[in-house]
Amino acid sequence: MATISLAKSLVNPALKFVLKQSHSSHLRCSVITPVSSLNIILKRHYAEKQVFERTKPHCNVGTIGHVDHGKTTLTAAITKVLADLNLAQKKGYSDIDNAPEEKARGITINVAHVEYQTEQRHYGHTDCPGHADYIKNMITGTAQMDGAILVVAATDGVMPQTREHLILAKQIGIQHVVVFINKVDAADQEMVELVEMEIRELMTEMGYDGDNIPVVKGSALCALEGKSPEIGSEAISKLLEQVDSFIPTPIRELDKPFLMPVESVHSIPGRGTVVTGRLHRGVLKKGTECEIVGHGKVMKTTVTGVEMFHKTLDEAQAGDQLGALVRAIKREQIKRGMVMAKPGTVKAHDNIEAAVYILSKEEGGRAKPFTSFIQLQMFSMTWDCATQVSIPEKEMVMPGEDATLHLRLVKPMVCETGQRFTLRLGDMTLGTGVITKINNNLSEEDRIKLLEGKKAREKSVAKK
Ligand SMILES: Nc1nc2c(ncn2[C@@H]2O[C@H](COP(=O)(O)OP(=O)(O)OP(=O)(O)O)[C@@H](O)[C@H]2O)c(=O)[nH]1
Ligand SMILES: [Mg+2]
Repeated sequence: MATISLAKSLVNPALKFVLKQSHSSHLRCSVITPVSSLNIILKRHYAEKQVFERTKPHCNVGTIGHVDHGKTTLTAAITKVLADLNLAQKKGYSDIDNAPEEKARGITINVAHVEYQTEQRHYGHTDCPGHADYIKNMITGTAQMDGAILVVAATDGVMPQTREHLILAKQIGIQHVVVFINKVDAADQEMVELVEMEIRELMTEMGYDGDNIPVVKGSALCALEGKSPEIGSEAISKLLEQVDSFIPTPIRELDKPFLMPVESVHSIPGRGTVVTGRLHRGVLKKGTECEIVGHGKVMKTTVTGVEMFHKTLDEAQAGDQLGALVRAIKREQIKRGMVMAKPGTVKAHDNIEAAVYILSKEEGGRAKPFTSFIQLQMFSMTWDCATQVSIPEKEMVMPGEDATLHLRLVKPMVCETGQRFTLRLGDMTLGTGVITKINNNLSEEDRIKLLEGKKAREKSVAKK
């Protein structure tokens, strides 16, 4: 409907152009007109109508980088440059920097979500007001980024938080980073070149392709204030071109091999065993071979039926809550917490590393720090498992801090890098994290030690 009315409102005989509605509901211009005239009319149209039709692929990006290097100014500048092309609503600096608080799993994060479009794609853009919010946001995945824009001020070069954000980006699996060297209005050419070299070196050190990563130089402030277009608006356009081409559109979850964490298992007389859960990714068809993994077991079976709301269907898609009828497996053999997946695509692990944010007391965490050897319960997908924690880099972790943790699970459970989880102690959530590395599974000897330690600790807790 919106497209038809848009087409009608754009038919302007005086300008001799017509917009036709194509079959795919995209708009096509059949007679080319001066871009400026088209812009004026589109501008009028967008000003009148708030209806938005999603016709472009979506991608989530965000600005990262050291404090004061210009992340928020750049975010505002991007919306300004695109607003001039009717591809965004202009956001002022203060609209972005006064981001409302978001409560993700009891963690308060100040994060601004800004929306804009290029000719190619529709974007969700994340900007946080401060360093602590960036760290929390990246770890908890409040706005998971498909790619990031690293902002580095030419006046300062690489600074501690440039490094820290980049390390975390790499750990949590952000594979594509585009660099914007900002504040070139306030630095000389030589300095800008040195900063570029420094960044490329740092990116290589972090495991990115530092030599080929796009680096765009400009001034967000000039773009925002409409000054010096060559380092202002034109640099922003260049940056957006790089973002469009260098950060790939994320693979839709439907294209990935299917995975369903098991929520419950039922035995239906006359039919067999039904496994229920929400299809996490991929497509599940009747007749598909699958593997059920977890709690120390791997079982192969075939899905002989898929049901949703008690109706059968041929194919369930990621996001669907479903029941899957499985062949020749008894109810007792399957447990909540196992994962049903395409054979060979998932494995159970018990020795992992993770980036974790430890909640402060105000966020619902505990007041005390913790040290290595604490035993916590790890919750991920539908499983939970006792895990022993060690802290490789520090003596202890304080509430409100982030840390790299080494986690040893008392039994192997399905884990993948990038998978998110929470850590709990009793009924208190202590922290939340993302798996960054999978190590070789524990040896039998190590596992026995781990279990003995667990028993000893449980005894001493019982005595107290
Ligand atoms: N000269 C110059 N100053 C700039 C430029 N971009 C931003 N600034 C200034 O740098 C300061 C910090 O900019 P912000 O955009 O707030 O930086 P930020 O990275 O969002 O800072 P935090 O959110 O606190 O980490 C402000 O005073 C900006 O006006 C630029 O291109 N040139
Ligand atoms: Mg900011």
